[in-house]
Amino acid sequence: MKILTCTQQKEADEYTIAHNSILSINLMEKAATLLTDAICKRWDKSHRIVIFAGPGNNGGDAVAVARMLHLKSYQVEVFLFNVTGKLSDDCLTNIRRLHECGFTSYHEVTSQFDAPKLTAHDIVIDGLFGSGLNKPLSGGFAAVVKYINASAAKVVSIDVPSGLMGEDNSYNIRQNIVQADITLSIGLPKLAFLFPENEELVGEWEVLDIGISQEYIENAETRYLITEEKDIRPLITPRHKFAHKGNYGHGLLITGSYGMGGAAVLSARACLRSGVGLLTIHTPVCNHTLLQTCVPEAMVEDDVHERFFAEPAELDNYQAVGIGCGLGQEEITAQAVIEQVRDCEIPLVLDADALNIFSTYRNNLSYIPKNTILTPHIGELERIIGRCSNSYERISKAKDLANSLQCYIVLKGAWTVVITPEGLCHFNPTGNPGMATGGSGDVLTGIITALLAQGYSEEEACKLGTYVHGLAGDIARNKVGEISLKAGDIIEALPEAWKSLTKN
Ligand SMILES: NC(=O)C1=CN([C@@H]2O[C@H](COP(=O)(O)OP(=O)(O)OC[C@H]3O[C@@H](n4cnc5c(N)ncnc54)[C@H](OP(=O)(O)O)[C@@H]3O)[C@@H](O)[C@H]2O)[C@@H](O)CC1
Ligand SMILES: Nc1ncnc2c1ncn2[C@@H]1O[C@H](COP(=O)(O)OP(=O)(O)O)[C@@H](O)[C@H]1O
Ligand SMILES: [K+]
Repeated sequence: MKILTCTQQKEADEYTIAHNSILSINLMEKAATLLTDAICKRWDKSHRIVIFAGPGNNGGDAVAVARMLHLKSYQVEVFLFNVTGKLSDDCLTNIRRLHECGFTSYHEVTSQFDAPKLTAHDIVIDGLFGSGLNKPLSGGFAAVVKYINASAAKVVSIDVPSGLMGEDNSYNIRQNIVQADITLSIGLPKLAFLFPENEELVGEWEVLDIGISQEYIENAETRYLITEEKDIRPLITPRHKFAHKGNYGHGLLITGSYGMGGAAVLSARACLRSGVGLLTIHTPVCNHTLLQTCVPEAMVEDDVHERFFAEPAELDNYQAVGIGCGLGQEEITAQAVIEQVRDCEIPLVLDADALNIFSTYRNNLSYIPKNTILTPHIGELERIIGRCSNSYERISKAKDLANSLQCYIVLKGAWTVVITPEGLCHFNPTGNPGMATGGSGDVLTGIITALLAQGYSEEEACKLGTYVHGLAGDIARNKVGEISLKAGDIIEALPEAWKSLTKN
């Protein structure tokens, strides 16, 4: 699913009106009908609905919703802010329609706003500003936002929380943005919804499909996409009847150190559950027995060192290598990692300590071969690119890094984003907060390494790997709940995740 900018969303509305023989006012009526349904589904008529409408089409939506709720016998009150004396045509039409159905609780605010007292039982509909916001809110509008945020009422924002820009909020004023409990987004989701710092502004969100022109969406250029199951399923190659293990690659995981043998176990088990033909684990001597016992399907190659990775492995016999889980950052390990990476000519995944080592030895970043997959969480990424003050800045800098190294970056978290060397950002929708627990990332490295070994391209391995990892996490959550979920549960759920993605 594409994510469009607010400017494109406006163009999409105009294109739909021009090419799909629908009048602008009727598109708004469609939006208002869906908004009303979503509100009625959640709240019954015992709640007073207080609607704040702005001067543009976001306000037009809100006034249309007021009429529909009124006709359903909800108790509705409308405050329309008309401080410049300039209302959009569709907003004016909806004000007229509201009056025509005998509605009387309508207040037009031109200068002085006598704010109603809001209670916890009231529902506020925020239709002040949507995708037409062109600068941060200030003055009277900022005061209205602060008053809404200070109230105990539940807040439903139409399209976007008023004051929030759809993409970049680096220069926005946070206190002057509505804090919604629910955002009902019209058409497509906005990029800003996927950023952790906006969670308390956007609340729970839902997209309402008003029938925006598919033709426009298909042709619209965007760097931001949300991966869907329908994008993932066709990527999976079915196994042939006469297949043998040699067809599915030999993967190598360079993982584990003294005290972190568990990372090796987790990544190896996940790798084996994701279809790799053969797996070898290169690990310090101290982990030999652990791995032979816990992961009997894998071969174990001992490093020369008792406790740490110290000498690069020979890569001739492998189709992919994953380096970094639980390696530690001893000096001897750092040198071995850098040498291993520099000389690597097969598909490569770098995770955890391998990334930390490159952030310490930054001059060696250029040794990372083209097309390598880097799988940092925010902390690991910022050790490389520097501290960022918001997600938009972080993603922009990560795109620059992916471009300069010609690598793939899998920036992990809720809405893990796969960034390609060309700067496309694929957001992954699966996964849940139960996965915020030690070892979850090791599982992902194992999965991606398995996919690379099987011959999936880097982009496919990143998208498919993050999707199935999150899906397994969601299946595990259904079984054990978010609080009890541990990394091993994600591995145990991998068979069901893979099965669900391959069944007809
Ligand atoms: N038929 C359709 O097209 C459909 C549209 N839809 C709905 O329309 C919404 C977009 O409507 P929109 O384009 O009219 O923009 P909107 O967000 O209402 O704001 C524009 C107004 O705000 C003003 N303004 C801006 N920034 C400001 C600021 N900081 N402080 C103060 N004022 C500020 C700006 O004034 P200006 O700066 O232009 O003088 C202008 O008056 C979209 O989110 C969706 O809800 C859906 O119903 C689907 C069908
Ligand atoms: N709130 C969340 N929602 C979805 N996925 C999450 C969430 N928190 C963590 N995850 C996933 O769990 C994994 C955690 O990885 P990481 O932080 O590297 O853990 P570790 O280093 O302990 O293995 C990532 O794949 C991340 O996307
Ligand atoms: K709004």
